[in-house]
Amino acid sequence: MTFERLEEIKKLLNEYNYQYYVLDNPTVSDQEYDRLMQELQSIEMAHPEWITADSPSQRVGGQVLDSFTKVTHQRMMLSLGNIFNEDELREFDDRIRETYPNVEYVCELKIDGLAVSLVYADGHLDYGATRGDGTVGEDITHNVKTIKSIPLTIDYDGDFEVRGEIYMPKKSFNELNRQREEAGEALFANPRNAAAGSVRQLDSTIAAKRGLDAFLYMVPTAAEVGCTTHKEALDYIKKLGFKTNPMTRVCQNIQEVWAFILEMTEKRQTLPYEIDGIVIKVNNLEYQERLGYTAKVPKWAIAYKFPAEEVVTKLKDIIFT
Ligand SMILES: NC(=O)c1c(N)nc(OC2CCCC2)nc1O[C@@H]1CCC[C@@H]1O
Repeated sequence: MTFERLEEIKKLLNEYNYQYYVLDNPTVSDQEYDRLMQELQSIEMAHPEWITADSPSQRVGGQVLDSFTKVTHQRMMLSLGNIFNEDELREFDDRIRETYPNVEYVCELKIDGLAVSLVYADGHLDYGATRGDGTVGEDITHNVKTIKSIPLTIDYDGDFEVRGEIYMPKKSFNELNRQREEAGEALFANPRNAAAGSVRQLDSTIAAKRGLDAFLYMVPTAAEVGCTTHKEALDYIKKLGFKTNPMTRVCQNIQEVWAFILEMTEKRQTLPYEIDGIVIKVNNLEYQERLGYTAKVPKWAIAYKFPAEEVVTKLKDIIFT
């Protein structure tokens, strides 16, 4: 009876997590969620041998490491070349269209967070790692598990890697700095620094309280799982239960890309998270493969960066770590 009840509660809580944190569409009250979590934790307290790595109770942290171990990425985690205006955007398009006259693009918001690689083995989260220098990153699995929109299990046998950006929503950032100001601690300068500082905590209980989130935007083995375009890869991971950004748009030509850039420049301040540009990617995966890379950046993707904002600093905003 109790073991079955434990399995039933885990299924319920993982489903509620998915609805609340991935779909942003909760179907139960916080009270009902908390009641179930309490029941789960009391059963696990009575039967610690029944605790599994994918139990929702693992989301609250509690693991304290004494140092970070290193992880070597199976495929390099690339960065992006930057462009800053419409002319440079046209040059990017001209260069690609020489080879692929019918190229279409996928435009994504450039989330201002830190890149993460999530590796699953037989449907369970095996580890999460920072980008590091692109080849070797830090194992931050204990903190990744506290990000409730990141699934601890997926319906996929074998090895599977997905990459994205961990970020701190503006609401979490403002609340964190309010608490730090009250405690007389140094403030974080921006959500990106706060997110980086949070995932670098050795004590995952701290990360669990930072209100971190993540958008996933890259499947290194997309072609191997039958996708022919980047958009299909994004739809594929969404079906697996990953959180992808809803503003992503397929553009048939560079005029549509520029229209998207202008539209997002307008909407930027209204978003619940910070972005520092727009990432434009060739949609066709075969074209990506053929266009290849330079030293560390793809030739098939570019980041349009917004002009630096008028930085109006109040005294307190410049007191930061
Ligand atoms: N920050 C982002 O929102 C973002 C994105 N939407 N898409 C990519 O695509 C990767 C895939 C190949 C090269 C870059 N990268 C992003 O951020 C990169 C990761 C590392 C440096 C940039 O922040």
